[in-house]
Amino acid sequence: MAQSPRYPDEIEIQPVRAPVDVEVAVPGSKSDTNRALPIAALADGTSVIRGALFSNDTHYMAAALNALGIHVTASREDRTFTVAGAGGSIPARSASLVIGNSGTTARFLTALLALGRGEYVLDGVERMRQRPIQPLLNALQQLGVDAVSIHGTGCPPVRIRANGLRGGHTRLDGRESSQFLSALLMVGPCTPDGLTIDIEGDLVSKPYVDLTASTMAAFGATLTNERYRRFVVPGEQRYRATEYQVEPDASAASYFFALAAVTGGRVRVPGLGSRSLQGDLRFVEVLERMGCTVEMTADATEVRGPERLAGIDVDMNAISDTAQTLAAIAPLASGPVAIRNVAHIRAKETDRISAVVTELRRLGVRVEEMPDGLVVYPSPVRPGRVETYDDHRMAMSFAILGCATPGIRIADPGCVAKTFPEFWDTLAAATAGVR
Ligand SMILES: O=C(O)C1=C[C@@H](OP(=O)(O)O)[C@@H](O)[C@H](O)C1
Ligand SMILES: C=C(OP(=O)(O)O)C(=O)O
Repeated sequence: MAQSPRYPDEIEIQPVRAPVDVEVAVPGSKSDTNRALPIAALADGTSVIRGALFSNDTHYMAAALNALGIHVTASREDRTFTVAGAGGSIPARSASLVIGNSGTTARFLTALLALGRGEYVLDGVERMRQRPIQPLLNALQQLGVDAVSIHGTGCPPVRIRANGLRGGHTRLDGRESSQFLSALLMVGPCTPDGLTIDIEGDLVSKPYVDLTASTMAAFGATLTNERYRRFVVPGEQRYRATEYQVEPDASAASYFFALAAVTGGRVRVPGLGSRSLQGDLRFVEVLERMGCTVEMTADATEVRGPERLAGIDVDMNAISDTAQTLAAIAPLASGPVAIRNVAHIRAKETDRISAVVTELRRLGVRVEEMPDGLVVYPSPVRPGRVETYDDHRMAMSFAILGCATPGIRIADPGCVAKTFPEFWDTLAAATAGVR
């Protein structure tokens, strides 16, 4: 799907003249929407998914399910998807699925297709052809599925010749992505024998697995998690159709919490609070350690920025989609900001460590690159154009830096359409009174 044509080649960010003091509504969670859709597709009966994200990533998921013969209807104005579940089977006997650069769609559907009977191909954009999927294919092969990387690259395109999935025991390498595990967990209830999955290596991005278990539970399926080393999903469970409410997206909220942090202002995000299972909400704890004041109720979170942010040394393995949010505002801190244990973000929309380092250096910032992270030193930030590498999080993160320092221009602003098509309007509204 093309990015929004109404965006120019670049956007210049106007710095704010005073601290922001706003409530910001962010769109539905990508992770929640892209779990609820395939689970609803496997349920008995018709589910309604409310508060859903409408963006490129969820479009690819919904369109692919439709191509598989599962009826998904979308009402963008109501932010609702209605899904006629196929009761654990895949109606289509063949399909060629287009998944853009949506990691969740690629990984979740690869496992889901193993439940089918027929031959399926799944392919994405150039960058998706560089993003790993072999650990998931290996795990499926151990379960007897003919699932291969067509060009032998360990990446899409993927071909699955499926003849139903009995279940059983498999091993999965957890070091590159948690999405492989989430993908297997979601199909487990629909197998006759269930799944026992032993994790090899340290599992990254663990909170996303808890989110998977919670969405599965909302549709009536259970699993056990043995210290993130072994997962057991009983077979012959039926997902029950349900009315499912998607939470606001915690990763999207991180940009506005960072806006409060860099302007010394206040941002409140409703709908996201201590009840949330989204790991990225813990980004506010990082900001708290840097001097922000955080107030969290059961369903709202408020961040107040300090006079000046302090430096920090932080392991962001569990919340790595917010690593760029932190890296982009890091030059404004009074001490070094070290972000560690995020080697896996080199395999996302772009090599995110390398991209952040390159773009911060372009703005005159002193940065050290490490194999698994970076250290940003307090630096004056000079005006310049920030390249975004077709990575929505590059654009959104550096836009927040641009709210605090003059002359930041963001290349290809339309790339935000992957998860937050309304980002620029939301940012304009949040800063309207103080430009
Ligand atoms: O399961 C999910 O919804 C996601 C898991 C994370 O990926 P990894 O597990 O590959 O780190 C995250 O970066 C991605 O945006 C969404
Ligand atoms: C890594 C991301 O997405 P995905 O892996 O789902 O493509 C992201 O949204 O930052």
